[in-house]
Amino acid sequence: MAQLILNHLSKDFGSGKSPGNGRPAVADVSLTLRRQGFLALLGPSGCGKTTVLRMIAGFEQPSDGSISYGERRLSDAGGALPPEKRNMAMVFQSYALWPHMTVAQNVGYPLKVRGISGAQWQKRVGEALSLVKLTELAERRPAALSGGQRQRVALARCLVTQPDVVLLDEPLANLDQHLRKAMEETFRTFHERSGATMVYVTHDQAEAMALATDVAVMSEGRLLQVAPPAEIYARPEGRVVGGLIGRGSILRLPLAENGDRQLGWPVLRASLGSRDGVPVGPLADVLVRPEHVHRGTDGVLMRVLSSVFEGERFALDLALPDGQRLKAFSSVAIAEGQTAPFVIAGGWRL
Ligand SMILES: Nc1ncnc2c1ncn2[C@@H]1O[C@H](COP(=O)(O)OP(=O)(O)OP(=O)(O)O)[C@@H](O)[C@H]1O
Repeated sequence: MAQLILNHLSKDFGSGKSPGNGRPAVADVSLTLRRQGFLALLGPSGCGKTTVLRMIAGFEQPSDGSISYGERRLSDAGGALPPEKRNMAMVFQSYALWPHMTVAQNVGYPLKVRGISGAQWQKRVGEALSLVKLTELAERRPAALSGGQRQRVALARCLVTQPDVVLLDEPLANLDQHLRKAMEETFRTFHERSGATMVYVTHDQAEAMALATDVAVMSEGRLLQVAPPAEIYARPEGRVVGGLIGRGSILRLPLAENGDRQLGWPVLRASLGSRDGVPVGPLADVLVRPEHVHRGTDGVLMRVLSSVFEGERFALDLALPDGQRLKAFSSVAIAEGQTAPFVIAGGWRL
């Protein structure tokens, strides 16, 4: 299994059509996806995710840079291997199933196109259907399936050709929240069993974190950071990534320049205290996760602006003495309007 490599990849649709300020849709994106990795491409609408995916698939040609799979050059500004020669499969949010064909015929269609029939066809369609747990529904037509089942047919159809790379463009966008959770499990199994490298476009960060081996965050055509989920959660780079990944609050705190990025309570307490008087350093952005904020006698007094019961815990919105807002969790109810001492056990300088 080879690695998928994007090397200084850019796409400019031309000045007339480009998004704001004539900037390219994708600008200088470089990354190497580990073998059999599962990359989630995450970012706000219009940041260039789908354009990257379409360039990998071969539907768009880069304006600059290149895409390789192992030793094979797939695209560069000089030319591109056509999509059907890349051994990749793409799954869309619209599923794109043939309505007049049964589930088995839909799944087996790519094999038919490749001239595979008979026992070999039966075997491979059977295996693909079994993987997505659709064996029982093999003879149904798409109209008689639920949204989740249709998406599983689309997955089985892309699996049947044993692609090296599977590209997924918001495949769960049309499903309700409950079904999305169930489908995440299907995607995980699909990834493990198929051995394919997967690239998954989404703007749901929780979905990206739950599924991927690596998360890439894009903004305005640029790649801001790529890292495994736990790493990007603990050590995001900059305000955009810090604000997009997980829940948290970004505080502006006076801190000495060039200090540690991982901040403990003594440093945080000193910088919170210093806001009453003269700041000890320039203001820095500090990300605080709600699970790191808790009640403590040596804490700083904060006011509970709201307390919302979420089932397993309460989500608090706190006000710091200078008015900045901070999210926290609490296992017990705390009355709104109450003032109590809270400790910030850890923060991350963005
Ligand atoms: N064929 C095209 N011609 C001109 N501009 C395009 C074309 N395709 C995309 N764009 C522009 O490029 C930018 C990036 O689009 P893209 O679809 O890649 O974003 P995205 O991150 O996938 O967004 P979304 O999450 O909304 O699907 C957008 O501003 C879009 O308008």
